[in-house]
Amino acid sequence: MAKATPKGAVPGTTGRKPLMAGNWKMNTTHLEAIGIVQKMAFALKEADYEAVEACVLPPFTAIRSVQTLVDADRLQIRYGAQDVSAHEKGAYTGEISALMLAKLGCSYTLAGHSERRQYHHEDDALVNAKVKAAFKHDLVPIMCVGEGLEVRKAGEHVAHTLAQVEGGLNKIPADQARRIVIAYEPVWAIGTGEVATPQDAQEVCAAVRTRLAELYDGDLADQVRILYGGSVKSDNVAGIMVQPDVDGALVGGASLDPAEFVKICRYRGLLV
Ligand SMILES: O=C[C@H](O)COP(=O)(O)O
Repeated sequence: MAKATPKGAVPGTTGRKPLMAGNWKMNTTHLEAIGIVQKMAFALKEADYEAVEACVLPPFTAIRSVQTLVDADRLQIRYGAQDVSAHEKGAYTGEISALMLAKLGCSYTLAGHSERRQYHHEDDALVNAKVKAAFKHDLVPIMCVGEGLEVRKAGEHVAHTLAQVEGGLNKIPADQARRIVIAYEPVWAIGTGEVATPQDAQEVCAAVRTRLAELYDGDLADQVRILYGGSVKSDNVAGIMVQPDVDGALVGGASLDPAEFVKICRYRGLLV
């Protein structure tokens, strides 16, 4: 059975291409979004795209503009949404379906970000339905999991996070589950400047991978990318990325600064 990636594995040699996903949250007009993507595109070179997958997750209102720019300039920057409806279509005012996102050329969608769980009361069952809706239309869900401060202080962060992983993957078949991205974000480290240590990130990401190996046969657990998120910046990303079970970052605030986000994508140059 697959286990957490052994210590000492060289980053980038696990076969899992690192993913740097910039979650812009409720920031940027569509015009500002174009400006950020243009600056990123100007800075990112072929070698960067070979080393990492760079992805932006703008607000819904900016996705069409990003699509137009990416298509016109044949950019290798990927893009996606910050949320997706669990419903297929119909009388669900304000919701955006997976089909609508797929038709806009989205590659990814977040599901179950902690801010959705906290402010919109999304539970694991709803997150699971969103994951299923995303897969139905060939979007890759980036399923967010992670504990709040109280749970961390009680020492229950691993159990809490694994329960979210299991709930979100309920009845997801292996051929889909092997494509999912899981983002571990300790809620107490989001937007606070409080970063989990690289060891904290590795502990939970390794536990997630081990649980995937228990849930699914074969090499699935070795293939799933597990990201860390929470106050990631260019000055801490390298220490996080060197951890064997961390395959990328879900970046909030720092992704709004294109120069900073490009530096994060180039974390290999920051390794000491
Ligand atoms: O989705 C991103 C996370 O919520 C992290 O946000 P942050 O980098 O601003 O802490």
